[in-house]
Amino acid sequence: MTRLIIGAMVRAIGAYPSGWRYPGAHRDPRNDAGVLRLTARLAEQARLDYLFFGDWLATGHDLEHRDPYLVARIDPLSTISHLAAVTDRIGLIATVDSTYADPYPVARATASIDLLSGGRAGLNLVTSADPRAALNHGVDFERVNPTRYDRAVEFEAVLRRLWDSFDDDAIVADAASGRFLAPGSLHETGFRGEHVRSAGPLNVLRPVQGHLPIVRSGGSPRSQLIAAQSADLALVAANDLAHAVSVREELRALAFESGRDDRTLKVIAPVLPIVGETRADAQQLADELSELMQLVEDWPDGPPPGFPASRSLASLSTLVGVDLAGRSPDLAVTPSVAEQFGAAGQQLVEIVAERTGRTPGGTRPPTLRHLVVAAAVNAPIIVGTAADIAGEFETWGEAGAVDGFNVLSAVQPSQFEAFTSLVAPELVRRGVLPPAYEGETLREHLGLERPESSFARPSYAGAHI
Ligand SMILES: Cc1cc2nc3c(=O)[nH]c(=O)nc-3n(C[C@H](O)[C@H](O)[C@H](O)COP(=O)(O)O)c2cc1C
Repeated sequence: MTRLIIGAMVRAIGAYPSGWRYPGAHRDPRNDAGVLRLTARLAEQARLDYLFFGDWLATGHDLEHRDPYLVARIDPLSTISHLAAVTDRIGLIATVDSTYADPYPVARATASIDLLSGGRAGLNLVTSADPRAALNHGVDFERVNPTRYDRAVEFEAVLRRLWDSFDDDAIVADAASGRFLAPGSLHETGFRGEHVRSAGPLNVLRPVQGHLPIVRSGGSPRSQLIAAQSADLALVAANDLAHAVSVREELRALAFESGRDDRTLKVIAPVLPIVGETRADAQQLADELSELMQLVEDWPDGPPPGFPASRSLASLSTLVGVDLAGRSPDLAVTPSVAEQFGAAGQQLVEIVAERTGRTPGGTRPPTLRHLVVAAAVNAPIIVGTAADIAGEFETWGEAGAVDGFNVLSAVQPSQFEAFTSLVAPELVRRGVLPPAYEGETLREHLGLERPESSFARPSYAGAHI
């Protein structure tokens, strides 16, 4: 029995590119608020540790087919402050891009949401590299992009310093003496970095959690080092179990080398379960979602601008080593067709069989479309029953591949309902999730200690007197 951290990575219109087209799916972002509230209620009833909201500081027609959930969405800090008011126990993590944000208002908003939610807020700090985000913020991409990691490090340091502005016991509010604030309990920030500066102090009390848990994501050596040095959660995209084991080992070794207790760095992998009451039901859904994916060939006059080139028979041809130009995407892949494929093609056939139950020699053979989709949808998909999915989670936990998962939902809200009503109880039954919340704060859900204020350290003791 391995206790895992289980959060939900929420994409209001679903995380599978064609999920919004599925019958009954939520597909109109004008109604996102209701879906977000429903998701939060379901997650809390299922005792998930947190809800996680990613972000992207730009939009455009190119996202319509690639990442439709990014086209129009509610800002993450606004989302979590709203959800804080309609939930009681679950953690709420919002993404902020440190390349374009100012640390003072971010420290202020996040400390405020932590206080409003009773210590349930968390912060995912990212450094995106989309030139449109720079244009949206009126800054020169060529100037900010090379230093985005250096700024990210300073940004986190100044946030922590601003959150420590007030001592935990700063407010005495002693009506008898007329003393509101304890003497020496408010500290200048005085942060002068190369990229960010703030005099401080922050005009919001120290967060309930001391410092909000900080999440970092990314795969490059620099972003991994930043995560290892000071993040609480590292969100890593792992290709398979063996890869996840090595990434987690590497991150923990880097954390240890940087002088911290490496057990305080929790490594979390995103996962997209496709859940059914039976395995056949789950495979049927995976199959239907593949069929709802459009390919370049489905647009007789050419695909719309920005349509992903990877969703094409040309791309599949390169991968499988057979020229498929001019074929119909719905051509059945028979054993004689599959035999011509190289190793990558054979692997795709196996992935499709596992996800959809379709086999080249079977009564329902896969089509070229199924293979294109399996190659082009770059998500860690597991298809099956609650027992299949919980079993896979346990296997990863026991192998030391992860400390937990960020669960994506292919179709909203039905697949999130399926996860919370079928998989979460199975995780509880296996002891992977506790049956009820044990702690109050997000830190407690994650098994993390509350940090002392940097001003409470012995080197600062003199400053209080
Ligand atoms: C699982 C995962 C989720 C991510 N979510 C976001 C996000 O919501 N917004 C964003 O700007 N970047 C996101 N990123 C990108 C990273 O935060 C990071 O800024 C970027 O990958 C730079 O890291 P790199 O050095 O690995 O390229 C995500 C990365 C991963 C692996």
